[in-house]
Amino acid sequence: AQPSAPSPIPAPLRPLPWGQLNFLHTTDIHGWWGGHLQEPSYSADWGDYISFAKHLRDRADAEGRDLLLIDTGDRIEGNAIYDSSKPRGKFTYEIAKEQHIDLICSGNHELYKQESADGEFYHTVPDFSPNYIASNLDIYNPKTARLEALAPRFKKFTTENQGIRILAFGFLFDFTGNANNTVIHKVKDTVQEGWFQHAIQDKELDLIVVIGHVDVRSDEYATLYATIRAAQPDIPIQFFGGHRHIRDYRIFDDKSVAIASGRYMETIGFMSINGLNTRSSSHHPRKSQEPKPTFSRLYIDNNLYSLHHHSAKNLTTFPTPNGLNVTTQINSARHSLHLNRLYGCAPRDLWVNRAPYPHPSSIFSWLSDSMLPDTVKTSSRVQESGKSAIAIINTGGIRFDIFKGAFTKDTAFLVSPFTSRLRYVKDVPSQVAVRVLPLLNHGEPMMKEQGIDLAPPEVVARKLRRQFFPELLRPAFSKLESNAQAQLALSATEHHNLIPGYTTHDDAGTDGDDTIHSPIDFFEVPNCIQAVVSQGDSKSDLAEDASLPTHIDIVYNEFIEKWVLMALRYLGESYKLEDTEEYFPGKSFTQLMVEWVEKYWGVDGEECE
Ligand SMILES: Nc1ccn([C@@H]2O[C@H](COP(=O)(O)O)[C@@H](O)[C@H]2O)c(=O)n1
Repeated sequence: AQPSAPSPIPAPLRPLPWGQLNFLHTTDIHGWWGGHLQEPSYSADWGDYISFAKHLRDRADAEGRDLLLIDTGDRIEGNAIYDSSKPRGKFTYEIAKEQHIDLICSGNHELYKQESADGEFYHTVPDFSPNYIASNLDIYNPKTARLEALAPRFKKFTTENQGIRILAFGFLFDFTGNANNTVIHKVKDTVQEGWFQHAIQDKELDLIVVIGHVDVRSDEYATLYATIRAAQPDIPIQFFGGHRHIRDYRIFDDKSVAIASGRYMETIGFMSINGLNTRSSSHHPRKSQEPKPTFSRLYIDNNLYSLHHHSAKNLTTFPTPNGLNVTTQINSARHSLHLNRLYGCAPRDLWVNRAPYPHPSSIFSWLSDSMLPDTVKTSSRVQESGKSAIAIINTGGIRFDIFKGAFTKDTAFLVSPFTSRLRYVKDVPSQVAVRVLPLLNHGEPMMKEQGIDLAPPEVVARKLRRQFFPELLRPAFSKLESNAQAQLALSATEHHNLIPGYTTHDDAGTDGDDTIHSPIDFFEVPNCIQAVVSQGDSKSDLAEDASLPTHIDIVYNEFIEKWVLMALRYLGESYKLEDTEEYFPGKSFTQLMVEWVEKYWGVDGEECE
């Protein structure tokens, strides 16, 4: 773990359900290679994961089992290690490649920008070759400008110990927000392509594995399941998904399941299968599959207490040389980026989903009531031209909570990692302007009726349910380690002494989390929030008849520009890109937020309490 990482807290643990074939799964890492430095439950880093995988691989080899590692994309954007480096990603690829990953694919975040898609082409694909799979993803080769598959469409291989013959695909959901150097083929079209139809007819297979940056409950995975199952009525199919940032497990049928393993290096998904066809030995016929394979899943909290326990190692025997090197590598990257630089002290916790909106503990209330209006008031449009403004931002651009205490460069990029700036359309009729936010939040059906595709799936579909975590700091784990097994006697429903954290309920029940936690509240938040600055006043909520000037500026995060302009068009005001300008020229939203923190929470060289 990183030197400043908090010690994990001992807690009752469920055992790893080892099988013939076993998997470790990460997804939506979003640059959290260093782990969580304010949350003991997720405080292990990528170096620890490298050590952990080595121990599990050794055990699998010793017992004649197989272990495969999977990563299903969105490795970038969401943490200062990636987002504050110049160029972005300077450290990321070098850190990521130290883990041996058997099957890997792209997420949507790798593709928002041309440079990051090229980063996949130049780094991740060759670093993991031949394990990177791009079943529905093409790139304009940056060297030749020709459109080609980013990586092989599929991979067929046989596992080393059990001789299980696997056909693997790697998909991305039907994402449309990519830069124009990549092309994503819709899943429903890809499954009709000759190469896919031919691949799934293969009878020399024991298992089909579909990895993807795809919600396990999406239409895309339903299509893939139905198509493969139609071609192969009996073959076991194992799906690995992601994108929704949740722990989830879906049972398609008695031979096909899907797992999703959370987000931000909080979770290492463990999946195992028994009852698959195997090669008994090279001289004997294949041992045939039992009538039904059995599948098991466990979501591991990524901290050293869990990792030591599941690998049967301790503080001394756990770290491997490569794991330790990577931990050091991450620490030096963090140092060289000055991530501990203090901007101010947050006076209280501010939550993304652990508080409702509006609420004094909601990060979005802080943004709409304080940070946004205070910032907008300093603009030249307000200061020099006396113009009122409605400022709208997408909640999806705010990625993590603020904890009471030090607000550092690290914090700034965890909360707001993106490069987006604020833009604006000037002098919009106020009675139109006040109807934009409701449309962005609730207007999809209306707009669809008009043939206007308002929101990208990932904006509209931001979870119905996510389980969260953080916990209370408790004494160092060495003192409590011996108590942990005694705590196993606690029933999962008894919350006494349990640490708040993931309490997952999926298709297999409520026993999926390795650590037995007490539950944490989760609140849905709207797609977008707003602040209104009018004649010196600010408010986040506006009745249509509020006293506003006849015209007002609409300020918005540039990520939602397309949808703001669509909403205005739907409301009868046709503005084009040429009608928009930067509101704070040259400054990203993240910089504006940092300036606010320095001004209102700054401590002039002092430390936080
Ligand atoms: N430049 C960007 C990119 C993304 N967003 C927000 O993130 C959402 C997608 O994130 P997932 O982790 O769910 O894939 C997207 O819908 C935006 O809300 C952004 O603000 N700026």
